[in-house]
Amino acid sequence: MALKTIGAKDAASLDADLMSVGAFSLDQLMELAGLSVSQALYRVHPPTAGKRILVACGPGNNGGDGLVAARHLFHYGYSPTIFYPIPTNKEIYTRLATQLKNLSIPFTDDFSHAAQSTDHIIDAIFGFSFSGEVRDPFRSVIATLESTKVPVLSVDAPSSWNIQDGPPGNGPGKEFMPQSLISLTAPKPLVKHYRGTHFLGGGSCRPRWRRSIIWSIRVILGMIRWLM
Ligand SMILES: NC(=O)C1=CN([C@@H]2O[C@H](COP(=O)(O)OP(=O)(O)OC[C@H]3O[C@@H](n4cnc5c(N)ncnc54)[C@H](O)[C@@H]3O)[C@@H](O)[C@H]2O)[C@H](O)CC1
Repeated sequence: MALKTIGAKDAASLDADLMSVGAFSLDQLMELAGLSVSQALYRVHPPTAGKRILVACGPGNNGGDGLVAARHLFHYGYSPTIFYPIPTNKEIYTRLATQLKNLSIPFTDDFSHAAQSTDHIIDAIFGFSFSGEVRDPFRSVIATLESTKVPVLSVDAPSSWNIQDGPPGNGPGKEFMPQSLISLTAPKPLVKHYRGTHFLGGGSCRPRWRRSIIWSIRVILGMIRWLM
């Protein structure tokens, strides 16, 4: 079945609509996104499969989703570790990081070392605003994601993939295929190159999403925007 997708520009506009017309705050959207990520992780990797979860967080909202997910995972009984090499100096991120530190959740600076002693990795490095070639300090991180035998759940996009065209033709990420992917709001065009377990928002890509009030609001707002 062909999935309907939205590109980076429309995804950003839809989020902007949600925060203006829809009256949602960024905190709320990020909380819902991060909660969905934690639920997807639980589905593919219940705590009985190993509790050590390494959460790689980038400098944007995708990284924020990872920080939220880590907090939920901690409360489900997992032992998350955070890799967050470029902490963003905006209040929303500093609050999320403080919440994790208050739970004594460890932060690491050495991703490749941490990746050797974890049971699952969450890739919350780049989402729909990623473009161009991966820049440092993330090149070696993507190379580790590409070569690790540890299963990876990517948030919204496998980091390093072009949002429209999928895996890069060369450089870090060209062989990266995470075991699971959770699309937020709607799948991005890159999903046509994805082979693995695919979730959508608060559930997997099954008709269950039709029951989601949040999804309905997003679709209606998106349709209004496209019609105008
Ligand atoms: N509606 C929802 O469900 C929500 C989803 N959210 C998530 O937000 C991201 C999009 O967030 P945004 O801040 O726009 O961008 P990113 O996190 O994708 O990344 C921006 C960040 O990355 C840097 N960057 C871009 N390209 C490169 C590169 N080639 N090399 C290195 N660094 C790069 C850029 O400079 C920025 O710092 C979406 O995908 C969802 O995951 C929100 O939580 C809201 C609700």
